[in-house]
Amino acid sequence: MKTLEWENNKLKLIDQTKLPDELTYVYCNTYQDVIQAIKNMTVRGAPAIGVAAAFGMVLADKEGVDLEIAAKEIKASRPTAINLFWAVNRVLKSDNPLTEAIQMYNEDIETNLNIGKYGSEIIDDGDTILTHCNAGALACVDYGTALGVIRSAHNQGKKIDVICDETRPRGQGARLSVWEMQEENIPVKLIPDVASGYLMSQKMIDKVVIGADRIANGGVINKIGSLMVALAAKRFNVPFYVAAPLSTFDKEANIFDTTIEERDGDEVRYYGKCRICPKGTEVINPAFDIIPSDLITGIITEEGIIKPL
Ligand SMILES: CSC[C@H]1O[C@H](OP(=O)(O)O)[C@H](O)[C@@H]1O
Repeated sequence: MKTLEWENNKLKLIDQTKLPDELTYVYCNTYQDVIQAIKNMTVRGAPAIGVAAAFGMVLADKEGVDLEIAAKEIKASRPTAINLFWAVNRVLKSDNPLTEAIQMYNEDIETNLNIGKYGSEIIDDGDTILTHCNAGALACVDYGTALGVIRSAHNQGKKIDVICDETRPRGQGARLSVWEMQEENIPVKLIPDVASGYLMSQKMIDKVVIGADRIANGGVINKIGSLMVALAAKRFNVPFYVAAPLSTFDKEANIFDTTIEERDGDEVRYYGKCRICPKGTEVINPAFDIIPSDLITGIITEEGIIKPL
């Protein structure tokens, strides 16, 4: 199951807004279709957004759109995950957008398998692993980063239990990570976001492994709520790992200078179609938070496990 595929000169995406109830696909015929799919989170997850954006540039090229203009519009679709900018710039610099996009597609799978290989070395038989949001195959072309580590450990025969928190407000943990684990018969339980600290206080979590959207000097940006998990892990001495490809690193920048995406307040006002607060309630809805380096045990990359920047 690939999260995205280039098929008959179209970009075919799993519609992640419909999971876990329906496995359906969206076909992007234009680069504007790709921009919409990134904005509305039909496709989401830093590596998946990057490769989708690369194929968006391919569609723009086929439409005869000036690639500098297309690049600017695609980069504006979501401001935080660095893979989006890295991928668009790679296509801009290439001689052949389609060849470059296909190369990134294949690289992502290889990268995730290597992240899984190195990451599984820190997973012990019998571990209970907490993960936040979805850094799985659905956040990438396939296999996943944080869930790739879990897949590799499972495939090596290690007996592991996975705990996914729901990851309000978009529910990537409940809707996507639980689905991925169940699809592969990896033992998984779902908890409310607010329960992770308690489970750690009760020694019910052996390690935390999450993904990342941007890594730079000072720390890591990941889905909102990651900081709370990291603080609880520090307090209860639970090893806290980030799994991410080197394309997520921005070595030139300070992590605290990054734009944190603010999303529509209705994502918080509603749970599905049910409004959970008085009409017109004001909302603050940052989509990511920043985990300072001192809370991170190690960063698992395709070249090995490194210390935070
Ligand atoms: C493997 S990167 C996945 C990363 O992206 C997610 O954000 P979103 O679902 O809003 O795209 C989340 O931060 C994951 O850790």
